[in-house]
Amino acid sequence: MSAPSMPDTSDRLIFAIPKKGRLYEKSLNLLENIGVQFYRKPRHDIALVSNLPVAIVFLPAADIAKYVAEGNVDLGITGIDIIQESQCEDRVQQLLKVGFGKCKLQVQAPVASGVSSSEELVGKRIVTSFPHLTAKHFNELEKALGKEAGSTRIQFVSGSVEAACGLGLADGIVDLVESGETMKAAGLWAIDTIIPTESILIGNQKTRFPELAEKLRARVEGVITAKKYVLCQYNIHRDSLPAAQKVAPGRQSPTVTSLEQSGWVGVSVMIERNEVADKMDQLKSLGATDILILQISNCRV
Ligand SMILES: Nc1ncnc2c1ncn2[C@@H]1O[C@H](COP(=O)(O)OP(=O)(O)OP(=O)(O)O)[C@@H](O)[C@H]1O
Ligand SMILES: O=P(O)(O)OC[C@H]1O[C@H](OP(=O)(O)OP(=O)(O)O)[C@H](O)[C@@H]1O
Ligand SMILES: [Mg+2]
Repeated sequence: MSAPSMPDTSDRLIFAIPKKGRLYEKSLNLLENIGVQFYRKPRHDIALVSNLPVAIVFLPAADIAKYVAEGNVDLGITGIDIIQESQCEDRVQQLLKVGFGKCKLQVQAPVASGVSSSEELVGKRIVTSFPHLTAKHFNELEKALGKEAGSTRIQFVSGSVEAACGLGLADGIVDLVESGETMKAAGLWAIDTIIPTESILIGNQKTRFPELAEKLRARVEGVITAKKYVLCQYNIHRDSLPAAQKVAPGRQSPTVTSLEQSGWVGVSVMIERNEVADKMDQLKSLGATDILILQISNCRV
């Protein structure tokens, strides 16, 4: 019986997505929406895409920036926090925010300690999964406060960071906060924000497949834009068109077609989903009629 071998990825663009955690399902969903089809065998961390020369690799989110910066991984989805923690900002192409993974990297302290600023933790013990960003933050404070403040001791743990104060390992932590529920449940409060973060599509500057990488980037952009915008159609008297265009200028410009009824035009324009109600009110007050909102399931922009 021959030994199982790694699939041959030599002629394929390699696209890394988080193998677990908060970004896993959302990344899979994004791949499905950009028409990337694959079957992942149980326990396998590489899957060959059936309809494109692409291989999907499943990696810990925290390692993806490194693989894209230094390895032969061509595209990846990870957090801005990871890119900065891995010090890869200048070594990966930051292509596109993908619309999920929004949270903040914050300094937290036990509510009961009364500590309410990062400065009060200088010279104390901090536990984190982000030792580089944490050291940078506290080094700056140490410089500002002078030698007598002492040097801050930073220890790495790989998860459940919020437990560190309660278990006597830390005086404060640096961890991600989204809803704040985890922090609250551990008796902590946020006393400082180091960075806001969200998930991003990153690219390898030395990719062997620049055209395919651009095609996939454009597909991702299309899916994100489709989620962000709706298509608004309305009829309006030509005299009111300039005012209506100011209200809804569109991504590039509206598409205007003549109507049978003299002096009237039909307008088709993309507007941001979260502005729909307001824009409809304004168009109506300018005399627009038959204002319709249509969902965009996908697009190329
Ligand atoms: N609560 C959250 N809300 C939004 N985005 C988050 C949250 N926690 C983490 N992230 C984002 O997801 C990235 C990966 O973190 P995540 O915790 O999902 O991975 P993991 O630690 O490998 O998985 P797990 O925690 O399940 O072991 C983070 O670097 C950050 O960008
Ligand atoms: O503000 P919230 O909405 O509660 O989210 C924040 C929590 O999410 C992440 O933890 P995760 O679920 O990844 O577990 P982990 O700590 O084991 O990584 C993060 O490390 C925080 O603990
Ligand atoms: Mg986690």
